[in-house]
Amino acid sequence: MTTQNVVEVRGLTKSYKGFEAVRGIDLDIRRGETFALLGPNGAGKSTTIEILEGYRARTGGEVRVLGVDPAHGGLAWKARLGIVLQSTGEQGTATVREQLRHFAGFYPNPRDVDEVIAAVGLDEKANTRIAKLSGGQKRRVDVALGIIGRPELLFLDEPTTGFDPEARRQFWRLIRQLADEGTSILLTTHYLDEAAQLADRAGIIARGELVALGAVDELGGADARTPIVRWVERGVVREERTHEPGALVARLAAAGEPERLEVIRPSLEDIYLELVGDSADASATAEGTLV
Ligand SMILES: Nc1ncnc2c1ncn2[C@@H]1O[C@H](COP(=O)(O)OP(=O)(O)OP(=O)(O)O)[C@@H](O)[C@H]1O
Repeated sequence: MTTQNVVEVRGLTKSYKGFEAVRGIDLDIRRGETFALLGPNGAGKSTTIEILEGYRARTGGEVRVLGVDPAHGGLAWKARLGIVLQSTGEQGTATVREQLRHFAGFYPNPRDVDEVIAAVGLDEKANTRIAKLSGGQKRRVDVALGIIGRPELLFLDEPTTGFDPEARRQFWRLIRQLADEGTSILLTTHYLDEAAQLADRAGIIARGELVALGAVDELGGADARTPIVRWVERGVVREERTHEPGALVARLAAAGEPERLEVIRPSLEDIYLELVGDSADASATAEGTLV
């Protein structure tokens, strides 16, 4: 374990009664970075993240989180982590402020309760019982509970599911602020724009294997990012991929104004779909099954 890495995973496997949900993942997360773990439903993201959090036992491989094997992480280790599970659905009769005060008491150096309430946009609901909050508001309480202990490493498993668009943007600002303060963050999300906005690096898991790993703006390689020029010629849609879209547009325009001309730069979502599709195809061939 090097001090630059808050997470080190080597050859991680997890089987559920013979079903291999995670099949040999290698992964490092550097101190201070925001890392997004992406992949389709059932790919193995939550399984991996829950093993890192110490909530799930692994079948094989080596794991270190903040230098500790999560299978043997004690209370002092847990206090250095912030955890937002996929669904906690905070209930209870406590108010938002009471619940946060209660949890703040578990940590040696917690954040200020009212600052956290403001940061997740719940000022007006601070004295409301959690059971009376909307789904998205309860999710904000989950996030608040995850950061109240001033964690070194924050796990966010699909944190913004159920957030309205404005709340999502407010959450992004909060995560950037935490990252600026030096918090290392491991995020899973199905919103590719969220990963593109927040993460420094990302890994894509498909069928329990890491199929891509790299800086968010380099994932999939340069070819996957080649711009597409699309236009309509005599009623037929034409498209060409080129690293010099300007030159192509100029050539087309020389012959008259092209109809419905657009230059498209593949988004992280386009690249993700290509990578996940490729891996599903490869796996279908290997297993002789259709997906
Ligand atoms: N407790 C369990 N017992 C048996 N199988 C499980 C268990 N938990 C997860 N699995 C299976 O392991 C695979 C990976 O599940 P996991 O929850 O890690 O996926 P995920 O990538 O987090 O998916 P999602 O995006 O839907 O949250 C799935 O096929 C799931 O059915």
